[in-house]
Amino acid sequence: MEPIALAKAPGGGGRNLVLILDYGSQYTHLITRRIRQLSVFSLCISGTSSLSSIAELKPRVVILSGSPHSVHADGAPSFPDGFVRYAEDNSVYVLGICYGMQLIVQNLGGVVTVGEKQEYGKMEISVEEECGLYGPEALGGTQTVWMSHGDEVVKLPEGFTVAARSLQGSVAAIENHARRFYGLQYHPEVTHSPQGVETLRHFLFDVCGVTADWEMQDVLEEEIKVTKRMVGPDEHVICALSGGVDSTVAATLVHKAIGDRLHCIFVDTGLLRYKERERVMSTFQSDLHLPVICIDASDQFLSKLKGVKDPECKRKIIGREFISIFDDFAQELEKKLGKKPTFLVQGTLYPDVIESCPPPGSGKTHSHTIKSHHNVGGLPEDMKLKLIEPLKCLFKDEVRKLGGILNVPESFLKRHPFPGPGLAVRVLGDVTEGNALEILRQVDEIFIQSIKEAGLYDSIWQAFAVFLPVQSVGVQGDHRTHSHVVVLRAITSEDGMTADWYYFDHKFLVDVVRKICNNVRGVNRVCQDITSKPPATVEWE
Ligand SMILES: Nc1ncnc2c1ncn2[C@@H]1O[C@H](COP(=O)(O)OP(=O)(O)OP(=O)(O)O)[C@@H](O)[C@H]1O
Ligand SMILES: O=c1[nH]c(=O)c2[nH+]cn([C@@H]3O[C@H](COP(=O)(O)O)[C@@H](O)[C@H]3O)c2[nH]1
Ligand SMILES: NC(=O)CC[C@H](N)C(=O)O
Ligand SMILES: [Mg+2]
Repeated sequence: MEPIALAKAPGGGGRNLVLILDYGSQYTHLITRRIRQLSVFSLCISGTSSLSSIAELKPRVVILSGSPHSVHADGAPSFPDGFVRYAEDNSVYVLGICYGMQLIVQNLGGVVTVGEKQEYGKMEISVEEECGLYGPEALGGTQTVWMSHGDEVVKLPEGFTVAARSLQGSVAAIENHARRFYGLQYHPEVTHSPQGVETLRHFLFDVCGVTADWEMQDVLEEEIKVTKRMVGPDEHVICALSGGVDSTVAATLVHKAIGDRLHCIFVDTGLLRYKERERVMSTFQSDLHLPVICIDASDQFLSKLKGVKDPECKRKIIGREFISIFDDFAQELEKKLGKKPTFLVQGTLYPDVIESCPPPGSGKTHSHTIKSHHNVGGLPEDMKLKLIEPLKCLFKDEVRKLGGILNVPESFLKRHPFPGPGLAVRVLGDVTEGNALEILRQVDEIFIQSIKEAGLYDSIWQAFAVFLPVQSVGVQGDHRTHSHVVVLRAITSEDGMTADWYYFDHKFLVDVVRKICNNVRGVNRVCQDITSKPPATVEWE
């Protein structure tokens, strides 16, 4: 992770930054989200970051996350040497969550052992009559929390007191006000801890004295300033526009900063959906008023993909072709402007950054080792264009809010995500075989239009169809058919990192399957994908 680049983030550094040190818990990014929802700027970096990179960010509060590791195991990750001294010398407040609390206890002279019983799931805790970690309304009461641990604290370090216990008697929360160290054995960040957000709110505002000053308007102003500073007064910038939320918001923001020195390019890869090129270009012109050039590169993409079946090979080919088109575009512009563009705008989001930098030994895999997302990590090392990524610190819902402030039309902001490799990751195997792409376009269009007509589009995070390179036997109009199988996939999600499948009612499914089989030649069987992520991913390749 890049603490230095992120320190320049809007609101980054100083009085109100809450810095999360990530030890690999599956919930770490939720802590960041909950704190941002309280209008406080929060960043997450690797739990094993150096002391200097932590200090450079000047956090007011440091939260140590949970972890799949045990503090007893060899090589278990921990904060850097000198961290406790640094925190005390600089009046930094430290909150350990689960593993983070166990780290505090072990490092400050207490004892953590392997518990006789593990505690997983919902538990009741009782809050002490007097303690600082909880607000007045919680004192002396009980609350339901979400536990997920096997180790337990059996002896507190000197100067610490118990702030809450589980009903079985184990330590659920600790504090040492004088030294500004606190710990929660449970996870306040998950919705199964109903008072968790209130506990975080009380801790941040009433205990640590943080103020709620992180607003999207400030992010916008800061990012415009940063972009102006980065791009010299006569330099030109390219932006690859897909018609999706991220690149549209990024382009609108950069256009506000540098005006018509921004040159947008939309690539028809031949892998787009039904009438997508016409629809995207006409909404760009009518609603966005951004200068956009459309390049038809469908032959180039499809000829390179001919005969290629392996999903990773397909993705790599597509990533390479995109960059070669951007390079050609830069050269074309040089002829016209007498100056080569020096920057490329990308709509990279914060989850891309988080997923690209897992803490060592966390067991998390780099997202592009699962699949190579064409815009992250897939960029050539010798790339000449410098990157501008104004959304690098934001989650998708935050980008949608920012787009709202920039008056980006709802039609863009509410669009479901569509991956850069397009239908190539939805036609399994060779995309050029038969008329797979055409069949998929028709099925996808019927599915999406039916979702829109049923008023379900905004409740679904992403929906699409998949073409399988298998044929099954059917009977249509008394004829035997041997035709293709297609799959419908619709998911709910917060940020695409995890997902659940969407439950359609019976009538919707009956209607949509009938429409597909009656209207799309070459399809006689429709399935629905009801797998969550994990274990599946959203796209099929
Ligand atoms: N057809 C395309 N033409 C030009 N650039 C593209 C195209 N498809 C993708 N890109 C580039 O790749 C980046 C990543 O694509 P991605 O799909 O993650 O983001 P998006 O399209 O902006 O938003 P969304 O996730 O909502 O679809 C885009 O921000 C854009 O810069
Ligand atoms: O621009 C993109 N380039 C890609 O290569 C890519 N692969 C997946 N996706 C989108 O990312 C989200 C998560 O998808 P997966 O669970 O399939 O990884 C989903 O929203 C996917 O549509 C991509 N977007
Ligand atoms: N969720 C956690 O942080 C768990 C910490 C540690 N692995 C335990 O089982 O106690
Ligand atoms: Mg997209």
